[in-house]
Amino acid sequence: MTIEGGALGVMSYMVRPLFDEVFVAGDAASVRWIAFAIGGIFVLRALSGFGQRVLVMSVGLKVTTALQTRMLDHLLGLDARYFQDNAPGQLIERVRGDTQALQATASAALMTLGRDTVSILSLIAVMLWVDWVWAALAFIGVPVLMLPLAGLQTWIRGTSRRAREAAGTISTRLDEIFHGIVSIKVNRLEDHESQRFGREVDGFLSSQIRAEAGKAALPAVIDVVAALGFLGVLLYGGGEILAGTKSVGDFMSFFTAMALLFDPLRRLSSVSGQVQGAAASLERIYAVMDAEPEIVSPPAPQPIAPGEIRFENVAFSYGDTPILNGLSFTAESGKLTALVGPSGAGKSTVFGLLTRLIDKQSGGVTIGGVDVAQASLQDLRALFAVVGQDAALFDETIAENIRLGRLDASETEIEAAAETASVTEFAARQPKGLQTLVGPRGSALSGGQKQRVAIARAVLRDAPLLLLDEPTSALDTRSEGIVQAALARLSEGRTTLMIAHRLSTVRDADKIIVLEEGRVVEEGRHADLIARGGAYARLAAAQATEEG
Ligand SMILES: Nc1ncnc2c1ncn2[C@@H]1O[C@H](COP(=O)(O)OP(=O)(O)OP(=O)(O)O)[C@@H](O)[C@H]1O
Repeated sequence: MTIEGGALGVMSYMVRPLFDEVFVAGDAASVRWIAFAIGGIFVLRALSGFGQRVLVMSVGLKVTTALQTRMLDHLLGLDARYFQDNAPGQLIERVRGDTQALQATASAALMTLGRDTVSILSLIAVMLWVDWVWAALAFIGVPVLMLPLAGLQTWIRGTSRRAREAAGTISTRLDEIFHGIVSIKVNRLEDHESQRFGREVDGFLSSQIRAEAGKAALPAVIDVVAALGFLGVLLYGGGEILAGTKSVGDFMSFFTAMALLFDPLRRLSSVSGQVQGAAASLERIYAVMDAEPEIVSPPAPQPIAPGEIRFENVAFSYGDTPILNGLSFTAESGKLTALVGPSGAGKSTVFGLLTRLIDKQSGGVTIGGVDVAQASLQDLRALFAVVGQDAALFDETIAENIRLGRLDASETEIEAAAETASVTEFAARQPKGLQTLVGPRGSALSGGQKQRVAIARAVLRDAPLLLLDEPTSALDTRSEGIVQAALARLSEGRTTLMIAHRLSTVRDADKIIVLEEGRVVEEGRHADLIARGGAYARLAAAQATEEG
């Protein structure tokens, strides 16, 4: 950096002997050493510049990727709620876009700051050494343009912040479009989505162009400073040379230093613009890193063991909207308990409270007599295997997806789980068997196949408490039969809580709990509830009409 920056100072310094001793005095012998010296300085500058760039870029890249990993680690520890409040695209843009913006600026700043500061100092030294009055004249425009420079910095930070937010909106939209591609096609929404995307891109464009214009204005301001400086020096210094008080060499040396000076100054000003843009990104990164989870393990966790699940007078609301209103029920150990009720009654909320994805406002949620809030999150969640409506498959092989149930499982255990969950039945028809790729989000598998992989995962997990959230709701009769049989094998002997829409799936449950508006309105076995002729019987009758 010092070599690179200092080279310009040395170069402009050498202009003076070149003119005064060589060209004006006619000393031909000096031409060669000056020519080689100048050439040598540039080669040295090239080598040191290359080394510096590689070093700065690789350090920048390492820091950025380390920051991305830290951000993800931090995000993984945040509450599930955080991911509902912050769209995936916004978060992706913060983890990737903002860290990259930061890196680009940090690298540019590191390279420019060191090198150009040394250049500027050495060049100013030459200018002062030649004539301090000329030097003062060269900077005549600086005070006038301080205010516009400061204003521009604020403008760049504001527009950059808006551009980053708009970039997040674009990423979110893309994420939604690609995940929702089937319904977009079926509903012929291609044009609608394309136009909506176009409008969002326009929003991004206008903010980004403003930010870039602000950044471009900074070096332009420096050019105005340069213009005023050159004007002053030429008018004043030119007169002195004509009068013979200064030599042509003095003037050329000063003029070279001044001409060279404004280039690094322009670069520094443009880096300061980029720094403002990066400051907007830094604020967004800090916003993620400053977010703290509310749902955490207690300071002195109690051991928790599988047992009876009990809700006692539990109240829960999302903001001001009450969801559960004094919910009380018991799911006995080793038995199958079904939760039924109309959509929005709060059935999934029960699962969220049990696994502490959300926390109750009042009442008690206990497992084997221990409040879930008293156990460590690790211990608590280790008790459960969950099979939900969404099988949550990853773009890996079937076997790898099953392995997510227990990462240290052997191939034999994976194969056994696949057998129990009837995965082998369809995997065997594929040339690669369990090594078949499932596609993004399991898109290469049917609904029933995805569910069976999710069940195999739960089998492998072998957790004592089983939470099933309508795993058969989207399946046809044949698939439903296979999945039901797999579920029956899975839930045997385990405390199972199952949410069901289709009452046909819960006929054999040991207990059925009917929820309405966040309260238990009825509970019992299927036959008893039908005989009672209450809420359950009405639900069953309504379904019979729908299906019939
Ligand atoms: N993240 C959330 N923010 C705000 N409200 C929510 C959120 N999640 C769920 N709700 C609301 O909570 C209520 C209960 O939802 P829940 O998912 O527990 O119902 P459910 O009985 O499982 O319904 P379904 O049978 O349709 O799945 C619903 O009215 C829903 O709108």
